[in-house]
Amino acid sequence: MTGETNEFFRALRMVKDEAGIRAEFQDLPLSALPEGDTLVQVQYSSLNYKDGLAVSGKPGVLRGYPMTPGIDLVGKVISCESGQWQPGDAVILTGWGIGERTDGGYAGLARVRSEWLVPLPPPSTPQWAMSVGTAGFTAMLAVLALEDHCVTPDRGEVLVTGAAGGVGSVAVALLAAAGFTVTASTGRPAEADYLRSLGAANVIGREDLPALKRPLEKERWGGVIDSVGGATLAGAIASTRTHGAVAACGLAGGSDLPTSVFPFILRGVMLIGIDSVTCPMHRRQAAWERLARDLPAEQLQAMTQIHPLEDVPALAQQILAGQVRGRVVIEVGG
Ligand SMILES: C=CC(=O)SCCNC(=O)CCNC(=O)[C@H](O)C(C)(C)COP(=O)(O)OP(=O)(O)OC[C@H]1O[C@@H](n2cnc3c(N)ncnc32)[C@H](O)[C@@H]1OP(=O)(O)O
Repeated sequence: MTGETNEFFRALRMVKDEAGIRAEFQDLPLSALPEGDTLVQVQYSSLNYKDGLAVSGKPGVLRGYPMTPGIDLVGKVISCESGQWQPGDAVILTGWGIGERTDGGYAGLARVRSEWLVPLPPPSTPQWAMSVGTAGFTAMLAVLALEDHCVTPDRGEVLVTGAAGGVGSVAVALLAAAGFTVTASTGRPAEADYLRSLGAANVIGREDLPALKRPLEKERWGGVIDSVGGATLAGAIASTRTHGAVAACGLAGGSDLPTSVFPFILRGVMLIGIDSVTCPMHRRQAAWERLARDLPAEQLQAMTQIHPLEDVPALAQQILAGQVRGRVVIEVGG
């Protein structure tokens, strides 16, 4: 790839016209790329719940059309006008609005801003980076947030909701590796053995979570990582132990939060918001380095499946239906 304008690259594009919104595979010229100072040859992307929403044409993720979805990518720098990166550098990009406000990772080429990129931490591989992806990066930020708020293994069980999903699976593996007693809550009882293999000490069904009947439930969790939101998050807050912390990362079950102030003012429970999209650079690099050091490679491999770009439209339906376990790597350029 020389960067000349007569070259074409393959992309999965979301298009909108009078017939509606749909996904199309297209061969695009370099001139179709958005503005940015750095051209990257994309090797892999990944599939997150948010990508499922975007590729299925659901409202709220893509801010314009046509657009290339894919909120994650890893690849090699082809050229960088700012001088921050050299041709051949291996870089990771998650968040910052790619696959939402500007073109994302489901294409052979991406033009992005140099300050969004993180170096691939050695000795990791590009495939490893996308096995982690936004979901795993979000899980790492949630674990760091609990640690920052003094949640330590001696403070008792840590609850992970949506545990068989991407964020949940990585959170279970990271917490177990750090010595926590993890209770994994899932809507898929058939995944109990899988969750135990990642290190969960207990696996409970979604329906077995403490019901939100009163503002304060029996104290149980030293900490919580929640991808579900809604009544699940409210119930988790109400059953968190005094001075415990809850990291809220998602809304797979709802965006409402039917809670009261009692857990906060009577138990000092801390509710921490996790936003991986705009996470500052020093925190990003620290999180990626920690993932490279502490996320057990065997568990990451066990939770990851690899698919070609062509499979993304079908996989998008599956992730929205709660049928995707763990993480999905998407082969873009190999
Ligand atoms: C991937 C993370 C992000 O995108 S972070 C980016 C910034 N944050 C956001 O944009 C928030 C919006 N994103 C989300 O809400 C994400 O969906 C997520 C953070 C909640 C999870 O993303 P992930 O890629 O891990 O999704 P999965 O589909 O792999 O897992 C979801 C998990 O939740 C269960 N679930 C689905 N629907 C419901 C429901 N109605 N009630 C309860 N639980 C639900 C789903 O089945 C998975 O867990 P399981 O163990 O199967 O119960």
